[in-house]
Amino acid sequence: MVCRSNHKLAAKFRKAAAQLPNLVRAVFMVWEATRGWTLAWGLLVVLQGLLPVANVWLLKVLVDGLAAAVGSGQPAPRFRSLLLVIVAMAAVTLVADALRSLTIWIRTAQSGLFQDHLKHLIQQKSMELDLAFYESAEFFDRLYRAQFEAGYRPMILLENLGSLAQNGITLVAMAAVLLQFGPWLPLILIVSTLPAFCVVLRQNLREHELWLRTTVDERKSRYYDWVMTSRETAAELRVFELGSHFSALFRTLREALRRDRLALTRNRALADLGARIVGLLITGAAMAWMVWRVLLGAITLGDLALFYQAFNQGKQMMGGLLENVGQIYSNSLFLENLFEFFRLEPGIREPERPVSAPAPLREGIRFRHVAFRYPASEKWALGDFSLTVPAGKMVALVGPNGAGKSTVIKLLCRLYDPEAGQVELDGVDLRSIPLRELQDNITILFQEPVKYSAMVHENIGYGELGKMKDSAAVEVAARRAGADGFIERFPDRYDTLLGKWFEGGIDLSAGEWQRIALARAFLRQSPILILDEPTSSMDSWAEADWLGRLRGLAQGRTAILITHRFTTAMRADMIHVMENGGIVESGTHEELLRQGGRYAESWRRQMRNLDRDSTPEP
Ligand SMILES: Nc1ncnc2c1ncn2[C@@H]1O[C@H](COP(=O)(O)OP(=O)(O)OP(=O)(O)O)[C@@H](O)[C@H]1O
Repeated sequence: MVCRSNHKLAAKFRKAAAQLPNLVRAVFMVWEATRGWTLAWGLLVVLQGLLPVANVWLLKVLVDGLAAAVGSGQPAPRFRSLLLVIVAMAAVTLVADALRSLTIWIRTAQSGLFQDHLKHLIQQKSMELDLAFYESAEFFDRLYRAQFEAGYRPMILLENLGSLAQNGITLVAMAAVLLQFGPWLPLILIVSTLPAFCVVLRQNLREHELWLRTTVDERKSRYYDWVMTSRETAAELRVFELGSHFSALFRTLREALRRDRLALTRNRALADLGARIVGLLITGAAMAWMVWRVLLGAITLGDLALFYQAFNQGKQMMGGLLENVGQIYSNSLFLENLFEFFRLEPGIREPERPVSAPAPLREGIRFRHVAFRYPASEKWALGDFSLTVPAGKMVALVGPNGAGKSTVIKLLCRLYDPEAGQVELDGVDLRSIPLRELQDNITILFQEPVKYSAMVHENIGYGELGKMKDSAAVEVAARRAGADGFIERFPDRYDTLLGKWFEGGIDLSAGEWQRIALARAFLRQSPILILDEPTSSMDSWAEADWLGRLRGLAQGRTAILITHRFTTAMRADMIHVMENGGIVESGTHEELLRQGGRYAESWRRQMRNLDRDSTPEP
């Protein structure tokens, strides 16, 4: 039994020791970001560690002086020197208070600086990681842990280290004071606090285990909270009466989380109490022994006061010290999750021997026998896929939902790399071109473009940051995208705030947002243009207007157009029909109609629907 508990304790200590590298790394991180503040704070820690000893020593001088004065029979002449000791004690207390206030100020500055630095690091890492990470719930669990829990831990850790150093300094000084009454007193001090230490270690480990176990549920409850309170879901939630359903899910989850946490806190309180009782018994015994020695005349009353203060404070320090060690341990466990996040490496790698992107494109874009599956998916999104987009031409990809059209452009932008085959620009594999250079060559209008809560000119300017302040270029882009009409009607025209995130923002219809995104695409002058369902949110009038602009946008560029509308696709130089991750038909609009295959069949169906829609109701 003893052997087993020893074994367990040794395992706990081994696990604690394994956290040391995290500790060093965290301290280094804080140091790197806040050198001056950390130095000032370190100095204060040392000073504050020494001050309590000065006060204990002054108390002994006071009590001994008092005893001597009373014993001499002429206490009055000694009053001045005793008064001096009292003034010194007050001064030490005052300095301690001033240092405490100074520490709060320094800590606030240091912690603010570090928090922002850490946020920056987490954001940089998130943006550096490729899209594949954003496909996995595990990544979001890690991100959540890094953002919401582990993120503030390095500062707490430093705080713990500071307290550890401060308590350590005081403790060593107090132990030195106690040594004069016998070498075993400092030893008793240590032994009396050991049970509390074990409690702290065990509880911190359990707390971390609980945290890891409940991250998924915590995230789930945040999600339910978001569903119940966000703008995106507000309308549907009301119409379908989903509020009470999500509210019940949320409450059930929170109740389980609360129950787990409460059980942990109850266990900790009980274990704490046990450890305190043991400590108290040991202290009581030591005190009784010292009182016995005063009665025997072996030590003075001042010695007893000194012992009482030193032992009590020493015990407090020791308790604090061990608590600090426990907290440091706990925080290093949490930090493991932060560093685990920082260790993530993007799967899309920069080329070892970079080759410049061909400019201008002479041959075009080529997919050669490409095969691709999304991360954690068994199904091939593209299988042995080959496609040529000749330079300066516009190629349309059409096909049913899930055929693989958007996947083609994700591979072209190198948001993912294929599992087999290659994608080339003028025969150069995309993987050989520096990522930034490749993406600078591409303008893309996504199926669901981002609606930035920013001003109109910023929303358009995000297409080419360098041109954001060039109002003439922004306005030309808006005009070419057909967005100028509604922008001109806004009171602040191009300085109008869009979106509902911030006060005064104006929301747009889906079609208007799409035109803003289109203007963004017009602003960016890149040789490759990709349009993924550019007219999906437009009515047939707007589409007809926009199609007139399409040629202008694609002029002199190599373009890929993805669309479900054949009236849009027919403008392309070549149309490829995709199905199940491959191309099943190719040709111009007329050629495909003549072939009488899937394209011709779908074209006829779309035309029939258009006729029906435009025939007035009887
Ligand atoms: N992020 C993803 N993770 C796993 N599978 C995906 C992911 N995105 C797409 N797929 C799958 O890959 C296949 C191709 O999808 P893709 O989005 O390329 O189709 P699409 O032709 O663009 O469809 P749509 O016309 O509906 O936009 C589909 O079977 C789809 O379910």
